[in-house]
Amino acid sequence: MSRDIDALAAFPVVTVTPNPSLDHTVEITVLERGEVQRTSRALVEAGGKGVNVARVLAKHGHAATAILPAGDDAQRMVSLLTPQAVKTVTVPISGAIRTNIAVVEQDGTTTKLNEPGADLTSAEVDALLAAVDKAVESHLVGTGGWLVAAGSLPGGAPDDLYARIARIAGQAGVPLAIDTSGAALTAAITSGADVLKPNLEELEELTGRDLRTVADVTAAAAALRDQGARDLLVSMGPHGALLLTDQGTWWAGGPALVPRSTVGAGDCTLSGYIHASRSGVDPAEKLATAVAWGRAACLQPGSTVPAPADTSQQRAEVQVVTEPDPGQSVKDG
Ligand SMILES: Nc1ncnc2c1ncn2[C@@H]1O[C@H](COP(=O)(O)OP(=O)(O)OP(=O)(O)O)[C@@H](O)[C@H]1O
Ligand SMILES: O=P(O)(O)OC[C@@]1(O)O[C@H](CO)[C@@H](O)[C@@H]1O
Repeated sequence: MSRDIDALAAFPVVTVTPNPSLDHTVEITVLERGEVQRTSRALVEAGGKGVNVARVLAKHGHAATAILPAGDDAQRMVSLLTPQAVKTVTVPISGAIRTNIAVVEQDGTTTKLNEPGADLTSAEVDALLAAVDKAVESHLVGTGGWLVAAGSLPGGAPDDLYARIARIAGQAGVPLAIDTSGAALTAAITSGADVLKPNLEELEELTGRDLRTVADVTAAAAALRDQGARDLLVSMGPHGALLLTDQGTWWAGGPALVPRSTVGAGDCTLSGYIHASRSGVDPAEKLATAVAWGRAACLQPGSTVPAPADTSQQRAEVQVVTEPDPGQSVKDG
């Protein structure tokens, strides 16, 4: 089935990352707080959740366009993304792109230090929305391609920025995925987005519930759907992922692995789901593809995205369960 999906012509994708980053990753044996430690040379990659989605989908044959605000440093992002076949649309701002640091220990434990990023003025927010409108019109309308809005919102961006992007997608008849957290995720519930991709902690924060079992996540998803949410793809780290729609619930996961770096695993999960989201592909296969891509991302250094050979290798490891046991645990402890 996964080979069938990969054989289909890839559709275009446009991603929006209001708060992009330069991701610096250093590797170390064990992190010791308060000590001077020597690390590996930093791996520097263009990052931010939507940027990562564009990078991995481009690597799987999709025409990918990444929209992001950038100041004088715009060319730095373009020069990192162009060799990865990602077309970059930069929206000029006065601020600078943030640097986010990932410290990865030998056992795969990843500590992220994310800067706040450049504040946007209301004129810059308007320019970002105008760029989204234009890219949707020129790259997505009538193609079956997806719009993806992902990551935290920088200062100055309104909490409902993704809901406004959802209006653009809705008016254009283009499917939309949103991956964000906090107030931006709360504002996205009623946005009409086709899929929301919280991780378990983000879903706990959103619903104010402690989520320990499949039954807990199912109840939380039902509460969100009552408020207007549509499909939910909930990533749960080593516990795989759940897909919850009005048609049912699916769980997928695979054998334990020791991650090389988990940065971007959630972005690749969402990307796998989008890659498989074509008419005729059933929800179980969409979820299995999502989980395979997330697992493959864990085996890459830093925010490096997996290639088709990596994701198809992981697809063979993934099991899917339709209507999983409500008592199944979704987190440790
Ligand atoms: N330790 C692990 N073992 C096996 N699979 C993992 C592990 N960590 C992550 N994964 C895979 O990656 C997917 C995404 O991980 P996770 O839920 O941590 O995403 P996330 O918190 O959104 O990540 P990020 O924000 O860094 O992109 C999981 O659904 C799972 O398939
Ligand atoms: O601060 P945000 O926007 O929530 O997350 C940003 C970020 O951690 O997300 C990506 C991994 O998912 C990284 O490329 C990037 O550094």
